Amino acid sequence: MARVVRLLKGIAELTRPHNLLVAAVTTLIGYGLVSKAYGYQLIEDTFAQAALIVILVAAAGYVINDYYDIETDRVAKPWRPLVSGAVQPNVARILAYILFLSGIIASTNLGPCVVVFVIVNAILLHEYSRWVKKTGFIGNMVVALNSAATIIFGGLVRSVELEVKVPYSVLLPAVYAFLFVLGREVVKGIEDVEGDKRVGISTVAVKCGVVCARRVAALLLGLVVAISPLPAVTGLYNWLYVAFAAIVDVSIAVSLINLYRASSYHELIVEARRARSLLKLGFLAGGVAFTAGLL
Ligand SMILES: CC(C)=CCC/C(C)=C/CC/C(C)=C/CC/C(C)=C/COC[C@H](O)COP(=O)(O)O
Ligand SMILES: CC(C)=CCC/C(C)=C/CC/C(C)=C/CC/C(C)=C/COP(=O)(O)OP(=O)(O)O
Ligand SMILES: [Mg+2]
Repeated sequence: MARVVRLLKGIAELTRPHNLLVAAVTTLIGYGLVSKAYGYQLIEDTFAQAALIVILVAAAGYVINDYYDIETDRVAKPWRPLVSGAVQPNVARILAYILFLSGIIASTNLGPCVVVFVIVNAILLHEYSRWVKKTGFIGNMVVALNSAATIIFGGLVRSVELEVKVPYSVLLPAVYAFLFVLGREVVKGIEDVEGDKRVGISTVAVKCGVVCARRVAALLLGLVVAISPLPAVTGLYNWLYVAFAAIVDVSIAVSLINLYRASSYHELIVEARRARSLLKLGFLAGGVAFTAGLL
């Protein structure tokens, strides 16, 4: 019984449920934007289907990531379920493919455009973990693209349902998501620099050093803060956007201040670990900003 509980706990941990919640919220960004653009109720039944598809594909992406990362995680993250032995690697791999397939099958009644969109993102996610991640910054951009795709996907599903064109306005939050996730991936590269060096992942931190990576992350995240007021002036978003966008800005500002306060290599790696969690909170606040801001 204890082994079964440990296995189920390990499987749940592999899917990173906290990230899945954020991904569902960001799917609503695009879905809600299309609803509002054409004067419909913000959320209707098809949102649950869109969110389910994103959750299945994202969960598959996280599970297959741990499968391919097992050797690097043995060094940097020994608590991960595959390294600790809670879940066997072949079980994880089969689970990932079941999740990918389930996400694709769940989209088949939404038309060819949606199915192709899901398949492309599923392939991108799988190939990221299999080899693209090793390219470093290109891998970071694939993660950022996949993340921003959740917003476009939500808008696509709602547009197909309403038989309308996807408005260009869904690109606005997608750009913010892309920059924010990309900046955080560079910060993660600082945290993982020792393990990445060992296995030959040429992140910004490995290629040009942790101080240079801090500068690149500051540029990307600083840009998100600089452009964060823009959606409020477009008239599309209300004061709730401003309130939650302020939380995003604070999460980025505090992370960058702490990163720049670090006075040694080791301290910078420790601060990057802290920033990784704080910026994840920023993801959630950002997702809420672009959805509650539509109400
Ligand atoms: C100014 C403002 C309001 C900005 C908001 C920007 C925005 C909408 C951010 C949301 C980002 C997003 C699309 C998140 C959903 C999916 C997700 C959790 C992506 C990141 O996952 C990859 C990451 O490597 C996993 O995190 P971890 O497990 O800690 O490595
Ligand atoms: C749009 C559709 C249909 C699906 C999108 C699928 C989603 C929501 C993807 C978002 C999640 C995402 C971008 C995952 C990227 C791959 C990934 C697991 C990144 C984290 O892995 P590492 O780079 O190894 O870092 P850690 O494992 O240390 O967190
Ligand atoms: Mg990993």
